Amino acid sequence: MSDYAKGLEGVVANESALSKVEGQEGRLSYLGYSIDDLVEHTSFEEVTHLLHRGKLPNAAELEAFQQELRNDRDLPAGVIDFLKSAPADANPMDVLRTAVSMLGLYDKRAKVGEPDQESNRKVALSLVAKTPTIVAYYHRARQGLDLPPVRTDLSEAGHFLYLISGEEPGAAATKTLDVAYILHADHGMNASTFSARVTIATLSDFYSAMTSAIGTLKGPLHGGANEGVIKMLQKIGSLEKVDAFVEDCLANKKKIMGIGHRVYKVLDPRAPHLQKMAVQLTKELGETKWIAMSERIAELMRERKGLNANVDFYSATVYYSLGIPTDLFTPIFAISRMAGWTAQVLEQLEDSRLYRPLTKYVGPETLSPVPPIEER
Ligand SMILES: CC(=O)SCCNC(=O)CCNC(=O)[C@H](O)C(C)(C)COP(=O)(O)OP(=O)(O)OC[C@H]1O[C@@H](n2cnc3c(N)ncnc32)[C@H](O)[C@@H]1OP(=O)(O)O
Ligand SMILES: O=C([O-])CC(=O)C(=O)O
Repeated sequence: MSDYAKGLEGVVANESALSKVEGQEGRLSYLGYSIDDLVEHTSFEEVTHLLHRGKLPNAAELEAFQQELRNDRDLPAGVIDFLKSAPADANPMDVLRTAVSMLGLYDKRAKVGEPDQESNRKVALSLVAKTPTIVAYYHRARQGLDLPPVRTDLSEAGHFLYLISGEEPGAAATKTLDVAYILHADHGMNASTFSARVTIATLSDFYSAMTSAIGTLKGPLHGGANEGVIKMLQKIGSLEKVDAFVEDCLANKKKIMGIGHRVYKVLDPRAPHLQKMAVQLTKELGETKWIAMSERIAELMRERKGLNANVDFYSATVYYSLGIPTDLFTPIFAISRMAGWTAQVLEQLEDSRLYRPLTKYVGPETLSPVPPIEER
């Protein structure tokens, strides 16, 4: 036991009205609405409105909000040139991080110093609108495909699926992605949101904050775990090999991707929604082995370590079943979390204070004279 909060575990660093993460109960709500209710009765656009404007929209507000988002999907020519010239074997999260940073170069509203919240609100929405275009355009460009003009007649989820495939998606696939977007939209002071808040609290600009967040989400202990899950399932290969794989990981202290959580001590409340969709989709695909393997891993981890599945565990199988390439799983997480990051940054700026925790110094206590270079 250390005498400080390693990894800031348990430290409360700010106030937020956006999402309530109840770790012992396994509950998650956004501004007083349970995610269980939101996935049943709202769209990602409604949830984004909720996070950005503090209320669920009525029909007229939703129409105006959706239109605003849809009209802001285009990218500056300089960013498109970058997406076309980026290496075809780049990590799409690196491309996304760089492109979002580049967006700041082309946006005169990107200012450091005293915040202009009215302008920031527009920047926030623009980031939600443009992030899917970046991911999809890069995915097409790296395959040598054309970049179709953005459309304004499709929902956020539907438009992303349209851009990556070039075909209008079915209603079921659009609904599945929409639900995944809602479930990933916000999550308290997770590592990437923390990064975004730390960056903006120096009164840096919005694009810098989002660049920090994307770089943080990429890691396999955070958003990158969804890609790790499918790679792990493919590596294991079959249900019969799961037990030996898990035993080996436990014996060698290797992490099982998609399992465990800093805050949830019971099942992550997003997991059952994703699990249900994964079961259905893999059945339709005739590839039920992925879900059977996942269930066995989850069972063993519960029994052996008392650890449960997190949001990344089943989202991987959902995206795989939608035919989405593995290296776009984390960028899809970023697309939906952009709603939460931007809302959190707007909220931070309402009553901001610099984040500056302390370090417990463990270096030499006595000072040594600096020796001349030839004597070191
Ligand atoms: C969207 C999200 O970010 S959700 C999280 C996504 N990340 C993952 O799925 C990666 C796998 N999981 C993990 O690495 C961790 O559970 C984290 C990073 C999510 C949480 O980490 P922490 O709260 O720091 O817990 P920590 O890593 O200290 O683990 C505590 C104990 O549980 C074990 N443990 C935690 N997660 C796992 C896991 N996935 N597989 C095996 N053992 C695990 C640790 O080895 C440790 O065991 P010990 O006490 O016997 O040494
Ligand atoms: O809250 C966390 O630490 C990680 C997480 O589940 C998320 O960001 O969705």
